[in-house]
Amino acid sequence: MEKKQLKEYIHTCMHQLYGGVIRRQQHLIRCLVGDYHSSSSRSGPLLLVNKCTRMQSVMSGGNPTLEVDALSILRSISPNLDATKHKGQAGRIAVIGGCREYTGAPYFSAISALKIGADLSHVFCTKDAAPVIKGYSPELIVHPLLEESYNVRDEDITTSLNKVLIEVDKWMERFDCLVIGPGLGRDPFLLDCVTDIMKNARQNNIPMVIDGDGLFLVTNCLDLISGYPLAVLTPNINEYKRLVQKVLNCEVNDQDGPQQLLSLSKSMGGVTILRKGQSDYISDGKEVKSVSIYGSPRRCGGQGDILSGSVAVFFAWARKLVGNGEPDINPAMVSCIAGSALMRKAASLAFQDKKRSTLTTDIIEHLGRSLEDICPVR
Ligand SMILES: NC(=O)C1=CN([C@@H]2O[C@H](COP(=O)(O)OP(=O)(O)OC[C@H]3O[C@@H](n4cnc5c(N)ncnc54)[C@H](OP(=O)(O)O)[C@@H]3O)[C@@H](O)[C@H]2O)[C@@H](O)CC1
Ligand SMILES: Nc1ncnc2c1ncn2[C@@H]1O[C@H](COP(=O)(O)OP(=O)(O)OP(=O)(O)O)[C@@H](O)[C@H]1O
Ligand SMILES: [Mg+2]
Repeated sequence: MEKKQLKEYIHTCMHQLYGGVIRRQQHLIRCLVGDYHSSSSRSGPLLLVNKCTRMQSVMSGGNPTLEVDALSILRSISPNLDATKHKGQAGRIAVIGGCREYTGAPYFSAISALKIGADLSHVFCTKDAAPVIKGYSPELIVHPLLEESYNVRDEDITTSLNKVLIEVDKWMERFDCLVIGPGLGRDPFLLDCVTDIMKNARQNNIPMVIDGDGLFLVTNCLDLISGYPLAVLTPNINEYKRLVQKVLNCEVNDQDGPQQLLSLSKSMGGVTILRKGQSDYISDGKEVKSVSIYGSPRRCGGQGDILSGSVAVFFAWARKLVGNGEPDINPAMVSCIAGSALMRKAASLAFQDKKRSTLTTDIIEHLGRSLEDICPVR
């Protein structure tokens, strides 16, 4: 049996054998916390799932000592669907991004949030990008509120900035999580607007997933997120390199990658960082975990955008668990682990179907089935 088939086979068996038991465990989060800190508190089925995940991790080249039981975590934070809930309770997400050049990235991020189970997904983008993004999908709520410098006269800069902020402010408190940066671009006026939006979000304790050009912004203005526990950064290889150079004043050290990631997160006051790559590494400055399951060899652009939208939804869900009396988990860590696992599973399924022609839209189409395989709706 080939490696990939074996992985799928083990996964299917474990799911069939224990999926129902795990879903019924009301105390799964306590097991999850035990999994972070010790192995002695694992329950029977969870232990077996852990073994399975570790086996997958070893096969996919991850670090088995850091590998976390991502599938159990994903199951533990996914809410039940029932008739008592109303629109909004499964998450209201907003993506701040989309400009003249980039309309795909904010769309990928926002639509992924919906496909996973968020109830509402908004996009705040420039006036030029809005009709294009609306044209991709009637599901998204698109606000053409942002401006780029070429559209703003010098003498109007302050009034235009204030106008943008007043408009965005009206919506801010409604969101469970923001995704800052997919397809944002690097226009100075636009980045000034987003700087103020982020300050406002922080004052209102709104979680933020920062990706793409949002990372360009915060790397040049670390105070925006430093010490904010509700910030998640999702750097790719280039974005990570820039962060390490700026914050740690050195080059990326792959010999001791997890330790360097831990230092980076600690130096930024405990923001959670998801370093994307062959294995994804996640740290909140206290611990480092890895997710290496599934994955695909296809590297088409846009996969990081799916991830940012996914992490935002899981952040909203995990935060609700904390609100319901599970204070021991860090929702930022948990959401990164869940987002990484789901993205990698969807990418592997899409690749099975489409091989070299796999596109980001194909991966998005597999998000629902991936979540259903891991965590079926009751
Ligand atoms: N379909 C879509 O719409 C997609 C859109 N996407 C969106 O693209 C944006 C950039 O993200 P990315 O991942 O290409 O950035 P990354 O790997 O750091 O840079 C690669 C190289 O490019 C350069 N560079 C980048 N931006 C630059 C700029 N404005 N002006 C000048 N140089 C710039 C960069 O240079 P450097 O920063 O090193 O100076 C590096 O050498 C971001 O908004 C993302 O969300 C993606 O999500 C994919 C799908
Ligand atoms: N070599 C790899 N093997 C397997 N999975 C990978 C590999 N590199 C990245 N990934 C996965 O792809 C996802 C996106 O990571 P990537 O580094 O491509 O982000 P990105 O460059 O920001 O993407 P985008 O094109 O959306 O900006 C991550 O979830 C990561 O797990
Ligand atoms: Mg990216």
